[in-house]
Amino acid sequence: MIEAVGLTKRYGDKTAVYNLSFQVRPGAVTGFLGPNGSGKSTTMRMILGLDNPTAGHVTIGGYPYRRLPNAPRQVGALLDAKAVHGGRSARNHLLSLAQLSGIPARRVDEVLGVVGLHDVARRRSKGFSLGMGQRLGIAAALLGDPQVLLFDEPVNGLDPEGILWVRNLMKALAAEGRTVFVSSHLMSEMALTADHLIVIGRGQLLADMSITDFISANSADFARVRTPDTEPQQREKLSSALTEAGGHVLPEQDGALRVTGLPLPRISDIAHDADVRLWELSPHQASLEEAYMRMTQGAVDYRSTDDQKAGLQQPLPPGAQPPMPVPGQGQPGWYAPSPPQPGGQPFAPPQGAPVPPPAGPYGAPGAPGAAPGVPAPNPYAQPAPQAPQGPAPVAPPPAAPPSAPSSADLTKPEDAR
Ligand SMILES: Nc1ncnc2c1ncn2[C@@H]1O[C@H](COP(=O)(O)OP(=O)(O)OP(=O)(O)O)[C@@H](O)[C@H]1O
Repeated sequence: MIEAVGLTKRYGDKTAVYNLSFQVRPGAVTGFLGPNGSGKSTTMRMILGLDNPTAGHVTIGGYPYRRLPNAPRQVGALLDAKAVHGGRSARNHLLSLAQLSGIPARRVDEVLGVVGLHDVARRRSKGFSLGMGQRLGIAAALLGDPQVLLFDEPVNGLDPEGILWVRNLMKALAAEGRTVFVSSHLMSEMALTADHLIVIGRGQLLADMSITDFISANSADFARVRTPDTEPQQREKLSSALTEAGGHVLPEQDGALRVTGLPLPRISDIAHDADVRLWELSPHQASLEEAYMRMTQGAVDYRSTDDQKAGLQQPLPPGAQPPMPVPGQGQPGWYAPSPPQPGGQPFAPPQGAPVPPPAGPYGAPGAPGAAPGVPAPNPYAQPAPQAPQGPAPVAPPPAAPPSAPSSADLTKPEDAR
């Protein structure tokens, strides 16, 4: 078992992890989630004795990593798949790790087989793809057949077959009674792999609970209701009746209605009373991704803005409407560099487009407004708080709300502190 108590790490003014307490238990896959920069890697480094906590402590099986007898045989970790001597072959890399820990050479060949790298075992790792590097990192973690395993983003760069393999590997390791602690940003994958979740935001604990509890605590269930497509008036009638009964009704893209605030049997009764036929009435629960977005929306440090592409679009004459994007062909009149054509100019404007007047590097007049290809707004995203005052959002029990330190308000973006 991994146990962190009051774990805190400061780098100068930056508090990367604050007062983190949690346990990672054997026999389960525990997912470690948090937005970029929330302190996941820092926490893993402290667990592995690669960084010293500023305050608090973390133990594995009751010992700090550095005092753990024969640590490489007890704990395996993949932190950074690129941390490999590129001039060594995969086999020699593993062999050197094995020799340092008194692990027999035949185990190297075993793990090369387990991760599917036996055919390239004698190739230098600097020629490896991202996914091959991940596999080599996983092989290194498995080398000592450890009871405790930590993986930081193990599926990064893996193809679908590799992702499935990692999922099954994690589950199998946990089923053997091992402690498996794995960070990932791939929510759909985490939903399929993890049994338990630890979620952090800006270095603080946001949730420590089973994946099922996490989803039900952080999601709003809703009902999908569909009336016959051929009779739009039925849909309107039902929508009014549901709203009158206190339900909240939103249209879905496919013509169905998303209803919250009314139980399914009540929706059915209302439809019956209104003499509206139903083609669908189904309960829905949010995905892990939706629940995660809801929980962490106040603890995200790095948010994207819409790309206004200032200075890159052809200015429109006064009163003219922007041209409609053509599916598969992009936006007419668009001056972003097109991919180099064989024998052609690398940055030629689209054929037939008028050549814009020369301008300074940033001087071309831009057409603000939404540009083609800009994704639809994230339905779960909230506007970034201007100056957040309250503590980071905290899930219902058992996660205790951590209090922010007075000297460094962790609820504010780093720059604002
Ligand atoms: N050695 C360091 N010196 C200074 N600041 C650091 C150092 N290591 C991490 N940090 C800072 O600590 C914070 C947490 O970083 P960390 O890498 O632990 O986050 P993370 O959750 O793993 O992020 P990601 O999901 O992007 O990998 C970040 O703001 C990072 O810039």
